[in-house]
Amino acid sequence: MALDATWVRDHIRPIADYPQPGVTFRDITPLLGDAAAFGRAVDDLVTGFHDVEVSRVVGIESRGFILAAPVAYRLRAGFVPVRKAGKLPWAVAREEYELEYGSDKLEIHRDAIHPDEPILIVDDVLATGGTAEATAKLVEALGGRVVGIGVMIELEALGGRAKLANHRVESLTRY
Ligand SMILES: O=P(O)(O)OC[C@H]1O[C@H](OP(=O)(O)OP(=O)(O)O)[C@H](O)[C@@H]1O
Ligand SMILES: Nc1ncnc2[nH]cnc12
Repeated sequence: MALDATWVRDHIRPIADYPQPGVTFRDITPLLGDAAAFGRAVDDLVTGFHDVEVSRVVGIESRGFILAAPVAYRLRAGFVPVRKAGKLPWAVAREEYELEYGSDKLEIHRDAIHPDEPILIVDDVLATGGTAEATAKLVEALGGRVVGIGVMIELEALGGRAKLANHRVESLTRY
């Protein structure tokens, strides 16, 4: 965990009590709408994994897609969507997981990853780690090797990193 892109905070809007009381939502839309900041965030995520070979980048629906696709393009890697249950049309593997504000199910196409492929998982926020952990399990269920998990924002108090202790996690900034 070597990245220290604290500049990201200037573009994140904290929203109290959203989507439920007690949660401070970290709104990334100001960053996404700023051409320089969006590009720099993608570049910094790529830099965080400059030393690993990546065959495909897995993005997590929906905010994860926004970052994972340009990271995949920059790495000249493939892009694989992990989606909420019921959205993928082909045969899927499925994982259920807990969120900071609820629970959900994630799915991946069974033929999206080949055995032993090096896979980078990208999302916008790491909170409890449930989403990233479920995604890593899906990748591994298909035989892929998770070489890293890259996020823009890590909410340290929610302990996601501990849940992902067997994985390399890089975050651009931490709250
Ligand atoms: O570490 P965790 O506690 O699992 O939380 C992090 C996840 O929560 C958010 O997704 P959300 O499920 O709200 O979906 P969205 O991207 O469609 O808004 C965020 O984009 C991460 O994927
Ligand atoms: N507090 C939060 N802000 C933005 N996205 C989140 N995903 C999970 N928790 C979140």
